[in-house]
Amino acid sequence: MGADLLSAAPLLETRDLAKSFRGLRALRNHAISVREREIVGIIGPNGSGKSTLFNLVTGFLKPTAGAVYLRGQAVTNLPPAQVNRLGIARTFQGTRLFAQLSVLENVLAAAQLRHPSSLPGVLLGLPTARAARQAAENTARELLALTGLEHQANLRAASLPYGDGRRLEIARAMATRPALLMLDEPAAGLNAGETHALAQLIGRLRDRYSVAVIVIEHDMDLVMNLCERVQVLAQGQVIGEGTPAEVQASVRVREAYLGSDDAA
Ligand SMILES: Nc1ncnc2c1ncn2[C@@H]1O[C@H](COP(=O)(O)OP(=O)(O)OP(=O)(O)O)[C@@H](O)[C@H]1O
Repeated sequence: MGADLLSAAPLLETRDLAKSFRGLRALRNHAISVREREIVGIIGPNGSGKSTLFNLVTGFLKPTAGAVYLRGQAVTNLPPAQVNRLGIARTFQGTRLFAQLSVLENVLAAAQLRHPSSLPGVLLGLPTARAARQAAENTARELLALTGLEHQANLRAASLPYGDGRRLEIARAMATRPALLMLDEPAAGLNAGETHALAQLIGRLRDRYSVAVIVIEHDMDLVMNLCERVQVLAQGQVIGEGTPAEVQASVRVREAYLGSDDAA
């Protein structure tokens, strides 16, 4: 019975989640339920609480109230590394790569979190350590191929063009083999062609790894083409949720967001 209840639980759920910064209510009464393999968009004007929501779910911020559940298990207040180990990976608005490491090493470092090998094992050349290292490298190389970065594997991350760096961030997040990938404005700074390719990449990752994706995005074409469901925030509150078509048709959403300059 307990196991049935757990397996019926959504992949991610927030309940009554809230965060205030010295009296400023950045997020309140937040609730969302995301299924396995679902691609969900979070949209809203600047300052509406989108990044705060990501920081709360991934452990970078502690909520003022409310709870976050992953497959029915409370992950509220856990540190980011533990949330990641339990299956949630994220990217940030700006790139946060290891600039001096190679492209492959960036992804490998993340993959090794998933396939850890003890230092004594590595130093002694134990077979288990070699197997873990090999598994991590296989994961890393597969992700570089999927993200179209295999030919840049040995370049320093710092030398990558901007768009490639953004894809490397995604490869690195995926290397921890999450059940949920959270992308914070992945199309920011990309041109139309790169944005189109990004949407295809996110779809491929979902198909290949059965990962669910939550994406914060201002690029409406990306949101409308990619997302199966969209939640709209304004001033820290959910003001709409539905299919992209439903959200686009909502008068309340249009007034709060789509008609504003932010949607341009
Ligand atoms: N660490 C912080 N300390 C104080 N205030 C903060 C902090 N982080 C966010 N805020 C405030 O909380 C509100 C929500 O910010 P948040 O970054 O979540 O919005 P957003 O929807 O992600 O905006 P954007 O689209 O500009 O990234 C804003 O008023 C912001 O100034």
